[in-house]
Amino acid sequence: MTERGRFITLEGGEGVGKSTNLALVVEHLRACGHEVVATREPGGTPRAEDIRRLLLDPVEEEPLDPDAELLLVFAARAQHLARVVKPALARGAWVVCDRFTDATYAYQGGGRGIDTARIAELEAFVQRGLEPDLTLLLDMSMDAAQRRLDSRLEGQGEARDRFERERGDFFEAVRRAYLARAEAAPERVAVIDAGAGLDEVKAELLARLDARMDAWR
Ligand SMILES: Nc1ncnc2c1ncn2[C@@H]1O[C@H](COP(=O)(O)OP(=O)(O)O)[C@@H](O)[C@H]1O
Ligand SMILES: Cc1cn([C@H]2C[C@H](O)[C@@H](COP(=O)(O)OP(=O)(O)O)O2)c(=O)[nH]c1=O
Repeated sequence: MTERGRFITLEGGEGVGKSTNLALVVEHLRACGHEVVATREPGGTPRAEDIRRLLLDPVEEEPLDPDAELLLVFAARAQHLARVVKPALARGAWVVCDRFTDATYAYQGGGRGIDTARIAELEAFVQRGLEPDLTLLLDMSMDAAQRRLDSRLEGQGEARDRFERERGDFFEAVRRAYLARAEAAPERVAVIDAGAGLDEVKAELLARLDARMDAWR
């Protein structure tokens, strides 16, 4: 029987460098000889990407109800797990995902104030025990992350999505919720100081990844 692949997630607030570092993790795992599937949430399949658009589109005439937002996040996740993540893990591929359920605890739990027990119920229903083998949490002060994000958005002439329009206290709550998740599961979540320069962040990320890969051997 093929050995199940590993499931690695990258987490953190807006502008902490997830996309930049995801590429590095993927490259490293491929160099180690693994088949790697790089994906993201919300999204990762055509239909789940449709749901992502519903979540990110700032339609001002009709605010999205927080419960509807939570259910859409998990609807996209169910589709992504069924079509991409589970088949990949079953054939022995490693899956590297830009955000997963820790983001739901952080954004819908911390940011929107939804009771974590309700999130946990949906998590159990949709994931049936599947959780990441390793989560790399990029953590930095929200002010500094906001500055990085501003320069990226300006550079690319991009408009802010529905989450990027939130205020500072929302992002502080997101950060606290992420750190609480890491504290509750230190064996799964590695917290990385994302406020350092890119070379330092990369070195720490790879060191944490290699340490975990050694432990899996
Ligand atoms: N450690 C770092 N130091 C300085 N700038 C960084 C660092 N990591 C990423 N950046 C820059 O910050 C911006 C946001 O990074 P990005 O990877 O798009 O973040 P995210 O995917 O978390 O929103 C990009 O312009 C990127 O080049
Ligand atoms: C996976 C997930 C993402 N989100 C939000 C966080 C992000 O603002 C948004 C899109 O994710 P992403 O594209 O990763 O954000 P960015 O690259 O701008 O940092 O979706 C949730 O609110 N809940 C979730 O469960």
